Amino acid sequence: MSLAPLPPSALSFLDFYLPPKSHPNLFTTLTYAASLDSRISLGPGLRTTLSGPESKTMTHYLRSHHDAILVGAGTFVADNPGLNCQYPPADTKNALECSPLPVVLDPGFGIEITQQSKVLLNAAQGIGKYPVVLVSEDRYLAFPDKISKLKLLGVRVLTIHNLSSQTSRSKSWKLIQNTLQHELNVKSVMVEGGAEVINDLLLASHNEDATVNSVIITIAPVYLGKGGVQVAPSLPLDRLTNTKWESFGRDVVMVSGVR
Ligand SMILES: NC(=O)C1=CN([C@@H]2O[C@H](COP(=O)(O)OP(=O)(O)OC[C@H]3O[C@@H](n4cnc5c(N)ncnc54)[C@H](OP(=O)(O)O)[C@@H]3O)[C@@H](O)[C@H]2O)C=CC1
Ligand SMILES: Nc1nc(O)c(N)c(N[C@@H]2O[C@H](COP(=O)(O)O)[C@@H](O)[C@H]2O)n1
Repeated sequence: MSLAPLPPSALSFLDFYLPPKSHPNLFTTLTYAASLDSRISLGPGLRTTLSGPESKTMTHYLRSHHDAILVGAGTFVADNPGLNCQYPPADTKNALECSPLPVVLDPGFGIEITQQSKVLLNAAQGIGKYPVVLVSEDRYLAFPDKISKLKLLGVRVLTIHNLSSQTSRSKSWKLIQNTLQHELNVKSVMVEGGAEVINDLLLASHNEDATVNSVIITIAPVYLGKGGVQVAPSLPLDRLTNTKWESFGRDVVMVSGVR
C-alpha cells in the first residue's frame, strides 16, 4: 500500500467511535465495505475489492485501535485474509505492534489453515500477530491431534460449549463475546464479516444478546448485482445513533453508535 496517512479531519471524524482507553466490557466495532446495493462481494467465495485506497487505509487505522479482529469461516476461505495492520501506510516496522489478534469464527472446525495462509505468513514475517485464534464448538476437543498440529503452526483453538446449538444464532454471539473477553483477555474487537457474521451480529445487538458499540461502514459507488453476497439482517433494525458520514476518496464512510 503506497498511501498517505489519514488527514487530521479523518482522524477526528473517527475518534468518538473508537474503543476508549478504558471500557468495562468488550468494546465491539462492526465494520465492513458494501456496494450501493448492500453487497459485500460479487458472489459466495469471491474476494472483491470495494474500498478505495483512502477507505482501505481507514480500515487499517481502525485495526490499529483494536485488540482483536474477527472474521467468519466463509470469509477466511474466500479471502485468505492477512488480518494485520499497516498504519501508518508503508511503515512495516510498526505493523506487528499495531496489528490486532486475528480470530476466525469456525464453529464447524472445518477451515484449512496452513503455513501458506496469509494470516500465518504475516505472523511468521513479524507483520501480524500470533496466535491465530479459531473459535469452534467444544465437540471438536475430541480431535486432539488436529488441535496439536494447529498449535505447532501458531493457531490456538478456543472452544465453546454448544456454540451451534443455541436456541438462536443471536444467542451464540453472547458466548462468543464472553469467550473473547475472558479467554483471550481482549478489551476490543473489530468484526469485519462476512455476511452471515454481520447479519447475525446486527440481530444479536437488536435482541440485546450482544453489544455492538460502533458501526463503521464504507459505501463504494458500485452495484454488485443480485449474485452478490448481501448484508440484510432478518428483521428491520433501527438502532443506530450519532450517525455521521464523510467522504474518503470516492467512497463514503458512515460512523455510528448503537442505542
Ligand atoms: N466487503 C467486506 O467488507 C467484506 C466482505 N466479505 C465477503 O463475505 C463473504 C463471506 O461471507 P459469508 O459466506 O456469509 O461467510 P462468513 O464470513 O460470515 O462466515 C460464515 C461462518 O461463520 C459462522 N457464523 C456466523 N455467525 C455465527 C454465529 N452467530 N454463531 C456461530 N457461528 C457463526 C458460520 O457458522 P455455520 O457454519 O454454523 O453456519 C459460518 O461457519 C466473502 O465473499 C467475503 O469476501 C467478508 C468480510 C468483509
Ligand atoms: N474494508 C474492506 N474493504 C473491502 O473492499 C474488502 N473487501 C474488505 N474485506 C475485509 O478485509 C479482509 C481482507 O483484507 P486483508 O487481507 O486482511 O488486509 C477480508 O477478509 C475482509 O475481512 N474490507
